[in-house]
Amino acid sequence: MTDVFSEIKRKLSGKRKTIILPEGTDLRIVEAASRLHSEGFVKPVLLGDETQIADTAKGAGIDLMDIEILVPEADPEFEELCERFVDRRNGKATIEQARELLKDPNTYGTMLVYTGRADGLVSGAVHSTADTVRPALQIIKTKPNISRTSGAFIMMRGEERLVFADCAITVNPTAQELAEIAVESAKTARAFGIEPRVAMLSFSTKGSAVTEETTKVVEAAEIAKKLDPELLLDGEFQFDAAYVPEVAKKKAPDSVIKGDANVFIFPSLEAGNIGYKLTQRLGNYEAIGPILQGLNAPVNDLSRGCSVEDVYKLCLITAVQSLPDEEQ
Ligand SMILES: CC(C)(COP(=O)(O)OP(=O)(O)OC[C@H]1O[C@@H](n2cnc3c(N)ncnc32)[C@H](O)[C@@H]1OP(=O)(O)O)[C@@H](O)C(=O)NCCC(=O)NCCS
Ligand SMILES: CC(=O)OP(=O)(O)O
Repeated sequence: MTDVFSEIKRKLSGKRKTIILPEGTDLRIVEAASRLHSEGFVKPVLLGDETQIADTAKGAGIDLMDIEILVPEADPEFEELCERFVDRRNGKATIEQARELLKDPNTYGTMLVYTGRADGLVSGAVHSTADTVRPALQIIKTKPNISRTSGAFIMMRGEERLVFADCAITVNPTAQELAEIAVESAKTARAFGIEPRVAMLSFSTKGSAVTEETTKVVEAAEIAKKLDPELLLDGEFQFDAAYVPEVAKKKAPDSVIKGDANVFIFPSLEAGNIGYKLTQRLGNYEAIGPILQGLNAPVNDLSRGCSVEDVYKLCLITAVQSLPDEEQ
């Protein structure tokens, strides 16, 4: 399989997309920014106090070179950004509230993406998911026809590439929302060179249990098939029936998914978030994400447990998401 990140760099070559890093004083962010800046595929912009960022870099022997650093309140366009925020919130924020809210680097950074001064944003190494994504949900918003954003992980081990979703956003999705998550996750898989075979997960396989929870997943599979009739998708499955061919033969012999699924849609955020962390930490898979799906512009979250490598890779992914569809 072509190395995913070589392919991403090929797509980004000569584009130098601007990615905002609101957590500019965190050492992992500074290290990743320095690597991105040197390579030149992405232009990283750090937010935060200049002296603190310089001290963080110096303490670790990192050369900041001419990486751009922005301080929200010192931005000559701060007031204009506050006015644009008030317009976008359409009655949900006053100018006084905007001036306070935009001091927050995630909100200010998201406004830079919304107003086109930047191409994408990556945060969450320090902030919780809720604090990272709320400005994006309020300002960037979802694409037409997409009711909810969701967070997918690319799980990588050796040559294997899997997609897990939703591991980040919607606590208890409805059947309709689960179906949308499945269709969007299949698109994410394709963007990473994975031909999607989607399994809607549950604690039951093809009616082995019938409860409110399993019925929701069965309904979600039916809706998803209508949303994208070409998609290879089925459910409900337990994980073993979706992933292990020998188990699939016993539990779901008539399914189009023959124990060979590579996109896994979890029935709830509890299952998705626990599932990806188990796979990452016990199964030694690399977990890239959560990649937010369905937004009008790319804003991506990190886990607070992320490494420098995770920050670096998510920035490259964010940059590629900002390319027009035909170049992605
Ligand atoms: C994502 C999350 C923060 C949104 O919750 P919230 O801030 O209470 O959101 P609200 O219901 O107040 O909605 C805020 C705005 O976001 C929008 N929104 C909320 N969830 C959304 C979603 N999944 N997709 C798109 N928009 C969404 C709302 O429509 C609202 O927009 P508006 O203000 O323009 O009307 C919340 O669902 C959450 O905490 N999820 C869990 C995150 C988490 O901890 N994950 C585990 C670690 S990765
Ligand atoms: C994605 C995720 O679980 O984020 P965190 O570990 O920061 O809560």
